[in-house]
Amino acid sequence: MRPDVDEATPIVRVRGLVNRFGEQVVHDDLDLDVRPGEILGIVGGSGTGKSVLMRAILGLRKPEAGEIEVLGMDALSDDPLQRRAIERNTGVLFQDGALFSSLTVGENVQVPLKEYHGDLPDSLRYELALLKVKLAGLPADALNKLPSQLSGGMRKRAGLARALALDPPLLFLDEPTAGLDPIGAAAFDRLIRTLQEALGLTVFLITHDLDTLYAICDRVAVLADRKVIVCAPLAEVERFDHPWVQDYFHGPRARAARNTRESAS
Ligand SMILES: Nc1ncnc2c1ncn2[C@@H]1O[C@H](COP(=O)(O)OP(=O)(O)OP(=O)(O)O)[C@@H](O)[C@H]1O
Repeated sequence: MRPDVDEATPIVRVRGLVNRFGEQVVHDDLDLDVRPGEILGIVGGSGTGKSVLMRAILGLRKPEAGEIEVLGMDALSDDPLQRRAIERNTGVLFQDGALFSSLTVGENVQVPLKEYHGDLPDSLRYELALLKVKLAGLPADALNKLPSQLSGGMRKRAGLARALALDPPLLFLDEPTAGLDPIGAAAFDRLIRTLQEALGLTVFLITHDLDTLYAICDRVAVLADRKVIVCAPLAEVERFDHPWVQDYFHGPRARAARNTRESAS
């Protein structure tokens, strides 16, 4: 059962987050809200802690301090039922797809279905896996292929199909277009937007890809100086007075991404 979340409640709420590795402080008193139904882009220089933030929200890393709520539940709770409820309601696409290499795409997509719906007949699980594979824009015959038999873009789509296996309301994507050619990346962006609209998803999207930010993000959170320094629609973020923001959003690549968006609209 999905937990109740009203429109006013953030889907993810992070307060006072501290993450440290030995002497290195990655996050210090970081706050962030992810709102229902938005695609929130997370950007920041290399090593600013985007992946560590995602791992903390997913409960894969215990922060040194702070509060994290996901879908109204305490993400830092040790209660296994709470952990399972969060896991059941979140889909994750890791940077490398994180597929099991010895399983076919169909078997990979069925892994979460087996874990959470072990009582389903095999034929229904197969049908569900097929549906998700098609939803992710893969041909039906991809179902029986091993990840090594797919292109990088197809592997991302297979990872997405698995992330969507349980119809989660919340999707985490870690650099989904990294390593894709520009046409493949634009197609993947469109797929994310289409799925987000059709399924009413909330999306937490880590990216370095300016085209992705301009094409599909409703708001953008910038990580710098161990915090989220600004979290707002792009037009507002572009005006934010911080050296990294100014370099990133006013360089030639940003201009090109803006022009692409303007010519598309
Ligand atoms: N398990 C770990 N042990 C020690 N240090 C770590 C660990 N995981 C991450 N770090 C450090 O935390 C910092 C933030 O890492 P993180 O991977 O979140 O950065 P990022 O913003 O996602 O970077 P990139 O854009 O390059 O992927 C880095 O300096 C990294 O070396």
